[in-house]
Amino acid sequence: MKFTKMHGLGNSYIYVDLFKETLEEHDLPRLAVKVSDKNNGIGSDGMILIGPSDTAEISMRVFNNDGSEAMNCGNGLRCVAKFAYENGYVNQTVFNIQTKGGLVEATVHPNEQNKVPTVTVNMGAPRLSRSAIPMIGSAVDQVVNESFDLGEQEVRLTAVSMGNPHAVIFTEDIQSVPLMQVGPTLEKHERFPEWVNVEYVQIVKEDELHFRVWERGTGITQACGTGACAAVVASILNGYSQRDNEVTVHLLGGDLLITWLENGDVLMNGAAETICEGEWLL
Ligand SMILES: N[C@@H](CCC[C@H](N)C(=O)O)C(=O)O
Repeated sequence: MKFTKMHGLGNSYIYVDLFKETLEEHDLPRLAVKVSDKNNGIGSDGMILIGPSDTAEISMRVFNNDGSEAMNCGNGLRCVAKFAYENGYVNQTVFNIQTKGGLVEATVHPNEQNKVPTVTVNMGAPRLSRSAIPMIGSAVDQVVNESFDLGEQEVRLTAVSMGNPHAVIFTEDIQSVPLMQVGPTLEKHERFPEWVNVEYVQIVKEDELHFRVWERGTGITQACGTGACAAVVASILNGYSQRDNEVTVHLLGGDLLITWLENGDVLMNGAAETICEGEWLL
């Protein structure tokens, strides 16, 4: 199986081109686990399949490195857009990508003045109702700065779905957050029936945030595109940032530029890079 390893700010996936490769559906979770293994495989945060689509120019499916399938992946979308553009699967710079979570519009900004090319993705509108996350709890519909009892400690979280679920916790000091403890506990907490991605966010100023993530199905990663979008939406819901203003999110692997537009859509701009190509012995 030929593969391309790509990353968005260090959030790396093994990309398989289904225009050329044929894989068995029942094998996909197991294959994602195997290729992602850093000791016995290629090493990545998961596997992404790029293929044809009935409703868009191209489609993508995302598997976390535990084999679970995700509805969406922001960093993956930018890499898929770059791959589709550079491999001639699209002949324009603006096109649609079909994901399990719906259609998104991607705009490729080809290499200008030897800079790393970037991609802008319109991630659509966040879903904010408790049932859309989904999260079990009180009758209050939106989960904004809500107290959450974790047994030994209490956290306050804001829940946002960007097609996939996110729990955002604000902190005064991003360097000292207990991500290794709170991440896995919240991820699989019984009040999140589909599990949840967990983000800590520190506000620097209204248009600048620091961000750390524990990804559902993967653990700590260098970056999470949907998580950065959820962080900015949560920041606006909590009154720290403003609609229509571009916010720079500093992730471990680099920066993303996120805007929650007045029309409801969330725009994400950032880099997409190819690491290597190779052949996996099935
Ligand atoms: N890294 C991604 C998100 C990947 C899926 C996530 N772990 C989930 O299960 O929802 C991103 O860049 O958005």
